[in-house]
Amino acid sequence: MNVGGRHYRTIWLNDDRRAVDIIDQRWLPHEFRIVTLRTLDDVAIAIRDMWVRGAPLIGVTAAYGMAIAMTDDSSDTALDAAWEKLHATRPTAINLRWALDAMRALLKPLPEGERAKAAHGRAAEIADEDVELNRAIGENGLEIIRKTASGKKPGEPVNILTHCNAGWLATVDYGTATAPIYLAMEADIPVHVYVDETRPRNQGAQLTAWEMAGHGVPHTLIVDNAGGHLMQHGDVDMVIVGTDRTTANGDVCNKIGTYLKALAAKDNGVPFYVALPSPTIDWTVFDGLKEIPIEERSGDEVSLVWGKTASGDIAQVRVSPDATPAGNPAFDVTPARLVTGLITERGVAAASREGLRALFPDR
Ligand SMILES: CSC[C@H]1O[C@H](OP(=O)(O)O)[C@H](O)[C@@H]1O
Repeated sequence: MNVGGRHYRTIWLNDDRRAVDIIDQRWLPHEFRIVTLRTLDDVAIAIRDMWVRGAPLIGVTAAYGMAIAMTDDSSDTALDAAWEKLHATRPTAINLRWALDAMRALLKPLPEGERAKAAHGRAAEIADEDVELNRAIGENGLEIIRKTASGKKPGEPVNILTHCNAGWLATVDYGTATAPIYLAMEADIPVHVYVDETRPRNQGAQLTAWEMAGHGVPHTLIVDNAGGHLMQHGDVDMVIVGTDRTTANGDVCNKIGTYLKALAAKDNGVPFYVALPSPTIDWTVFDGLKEIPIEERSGDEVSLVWGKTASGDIAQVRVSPDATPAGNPAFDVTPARLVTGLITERGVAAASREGLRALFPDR
């Protein structure tokens, strides 16, 4: 995506052809910081501490982590140790394990001397594939927006609510939930986006709002609890969110609060779509509520908030009493029955085993 007139992906190979550069998303929207990840530890920390985040981007970053590890030590021991270290960073997004398994399946049979080059090549392919998958998701989601627009008065925008950040900052480019929005802008279809702030890390307020502003998409930041009210008053035409892991029968695991949006959408007859590339589907899981591990992050993310002070400094402040403990489940599971459709690179599937099998008969 364009930042200040220059096109950026969220991750790219450093000039030394072995490290990777990333946008350190912790400082957005106030500072645009690029950092270089030179070691396996750098990559693990960047994923664990959410310098980079978003299921597809986590997977791509981990793939590059394996490549960097092989450049340092391409032994079987090092390969397995890198897989374990990276896999331990965050438990919920399936793209992480998908990418790590794809890398290890490629590298294990290779002679050690060939692994570093092959690993960087495959990591670059996974990054490029992500861009293409997201563009295709955008094309398929665009048709839904176009159909909705046809039912509106001329010039009246399609009002879309999104939760968290499933934008280009959550992927290599385009995003998943935002891809249809960006393509609608390119097609001159009027859209307006309600951006859930998305407590506690505020990915909506800090990242999605920054993306929307940078791309000229009309948008309104709202508190997480306003979505149901807006739907009750007919202010939302559809919801489009991303996902970190979707089961083989269409249950959707996504940022905490997604389930409540889906309940409100169901109660108000608002279509609830989930945009996802197929590496986000966990074909081995059929009951999301029982089987998907939900990451429990530090309560400090709830009690402490980052922002910019009046004097322009980036600072953290405490919003609760010092002694108050805070719980912080980072994701929840939306049952398939609440999902209108799954927007994939191959088309829009019903949120069911049959729906997904129709698009992915090979799975
Ligand atoms: C396109 S996946 C984006 C997905 O990832 C986010 O989680 P996090 O910011 O904690 O990595 C959120 O669930 C988004 O929907």
